[in-house]
Amino acid sequence: MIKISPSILSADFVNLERDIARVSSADMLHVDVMDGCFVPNLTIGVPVVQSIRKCTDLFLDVHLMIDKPVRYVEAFAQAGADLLSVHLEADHPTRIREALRQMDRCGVKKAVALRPITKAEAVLPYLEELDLVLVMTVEPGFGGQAFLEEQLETVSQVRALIDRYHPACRLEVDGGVNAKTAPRVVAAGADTLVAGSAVYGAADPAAAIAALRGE
Ligand SMILES: O=C(CO)[C@@H](O)[C@H](O)COP(=O)(O)O
Ligand SMILES: [Fe+2]
Repeated sequence: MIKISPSILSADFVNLERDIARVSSADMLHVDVMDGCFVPNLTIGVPVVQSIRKCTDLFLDVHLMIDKPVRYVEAFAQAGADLLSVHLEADHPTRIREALRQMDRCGVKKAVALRPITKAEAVLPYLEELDLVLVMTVEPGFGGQAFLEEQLETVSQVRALIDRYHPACRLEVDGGVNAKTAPRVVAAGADTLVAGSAVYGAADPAAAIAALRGE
């Protein structure tokens, strides 16, 4: 079953509660956390996640685009995140492992994320303990960018690794997903789609979510 995770990066932050309510038919809510170092943009921090937690029951899918994410795992977990994604490029492998251990201790679901430059095989040392792998199909940092076609190959490769080593793991694709690209992303093996501009740029976000699910 395809799950849709609307990215609130494309929401109106002045009316965040209203815009979160507009996507209540989604399966989860994607929260893009950026630190101005790992990516050239600053967005949401721990207090905002805390506030979001109070105004929705949606599963909070928190995408950490920050250097050395192990420093903030506990804080985001306590703020109410249900799943945390840490980028494999954001720290040394030993500290990525430590971040995953912290997620275990905090009781949140575990994911690793791949920038477009990172090869699919990079997930292998972690795959068997993951709940989700996130493949970026744009350079992380901003919403509304064009889908990187060449990333379809990485999506297929990660799908093959998941099928072989850990079929229960979900495969999320993030960046430039819309009604045109979604069917190709799903054909390549994704089962979870992040969409910011395609959902919040639509006149009817609920209809956009249904279209992305292929309904
Ligand atoms: O993580 C990111 C960007 O770094 C994404 O989650 C974007 O927010 C997705 O936006 P669209 O490409 O769907 O507009
Ligand atoms: Fe994201």
